[in-house]
Amino acid sequence: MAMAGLAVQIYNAGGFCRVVSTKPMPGTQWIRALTNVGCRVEVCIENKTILSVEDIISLIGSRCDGVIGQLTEDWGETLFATLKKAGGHAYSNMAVGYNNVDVEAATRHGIAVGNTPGVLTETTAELAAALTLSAARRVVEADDFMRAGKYEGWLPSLFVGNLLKGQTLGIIGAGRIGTAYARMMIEGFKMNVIYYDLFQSTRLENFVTAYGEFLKTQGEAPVYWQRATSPEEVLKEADVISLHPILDKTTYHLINKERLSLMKKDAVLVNASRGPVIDETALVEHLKANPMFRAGLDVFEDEPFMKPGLAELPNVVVVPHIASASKWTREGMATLAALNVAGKVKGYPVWSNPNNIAPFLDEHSQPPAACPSIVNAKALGLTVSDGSAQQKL
Ligand SMILES: NC(=O)c1ccc[n+]([C@@H]2O[C@H](COP(=O)([O-])OP(=O)(O)OC[C@H]3O[C@@H](n4cnc5c(N)ncnc54)[C@H](O)[C@@H]3O)[C@@H](O)[C@H]2O)c1
Ligand SMILES: O=C(O)[C@H](O)CO
Repeated sequence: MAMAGLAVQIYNAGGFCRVVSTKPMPGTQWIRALTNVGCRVEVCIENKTILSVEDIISLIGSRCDGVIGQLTEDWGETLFATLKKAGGHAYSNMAVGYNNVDVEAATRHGIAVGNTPGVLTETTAELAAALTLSAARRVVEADDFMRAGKYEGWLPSLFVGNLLKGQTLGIIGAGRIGTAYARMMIEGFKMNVIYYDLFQSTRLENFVTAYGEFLKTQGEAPVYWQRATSPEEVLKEADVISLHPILDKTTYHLINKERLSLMKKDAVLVNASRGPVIDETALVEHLKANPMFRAGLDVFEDEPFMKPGLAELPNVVVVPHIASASKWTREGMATLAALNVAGKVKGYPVWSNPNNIAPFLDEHSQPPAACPSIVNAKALGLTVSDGSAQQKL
């Protein structure tokens, strides 16, 4: 059906309030989360990858209670003013990162901003691990070589890469994903870790200490952790560096020409956070000048584009922002985003622990009567639930 110029699919047409999703999202649990509380759901099915602000204004129309949007959209003053005027009070990104959202503008208009933490932690960490291995062991280069029919037989020096075992892992941004990735690499490859974050990660430190003790009981060399006081310390010491901070003013171009020059010549740099955390032009130059330096990138500074020269370089592995792309995670992200909006529409409190969103994802029981994660809850003075799963939708 065509509404306001853009094609939409409608669920529960007679619902008491109207919620728009700017994209079709995986699974059906998210649609039930909204229709179960009486929402009419309109899903934009227009065949256009990224909707413009004008497109979204037309989707919001003259009456709209809440919107679920995507990280590719520019959620700023214009859209929040439009949503407010249409009677809206809830927006959720279908993503944990919300650097595409002007949260201050939303707060000024009294609109709650939701995100989807937790459900993508392991999936994203696994892709960062895949990029690390691909870059360190030159998997994509070797695959290209095979397919091109260039393989003439085993050679002692064919595609020699880096061994991870016993090397030092560097983490910048040791939050949910950074810690999950570190645990995979430490347990899998017995790497030592040095990390930099604004906050101490006792979870990571305790894990490494306990795992080191376990290794000792097995007669193996223990692993160690170190908390760095600057990103520079991590860059100088680590053999593999993976970036997992949020994108904000403090992390924009955190990896620049000067900091790249501090890294080991044969280091591996992985980014599954946000593209602008790296000055990508500087990275292209660095990769050109240091053929043994390798990178694995899921995100890019000017998505969907790559900086000139990047695509031609053999010492970089590039994938199109797929770190959270597992079926379970994408369906879970959609469900959390829908429950953020459904909960706000119903006037529910905000879940007390966005690091424990599991109760919202069980398809076989009713989710708690709460919004799973609202980033401006405090600024809006929203009530926080006591965390008991007794209250049900
Ligand atoms: N590529 C993908 O598909 C994908 C998937 C999920 C998340 N992400 C990105 O990963 C980010 C992290 O997600 P998360 O769930 O781990 O979030 P999180 O909030 O748990 O972790 C972010 C960490 O970054 C730290 N940090 C903030 N500013 C910093 C700075 N200047 N220097 C060092 N550390 C700093 C924070 O203290 C926090 O520990 C998201 O914001 C998102 O942008 C990308
Ligand atoms: O921030 C996020 O959630 C991701 O980039 C989506 O995969």
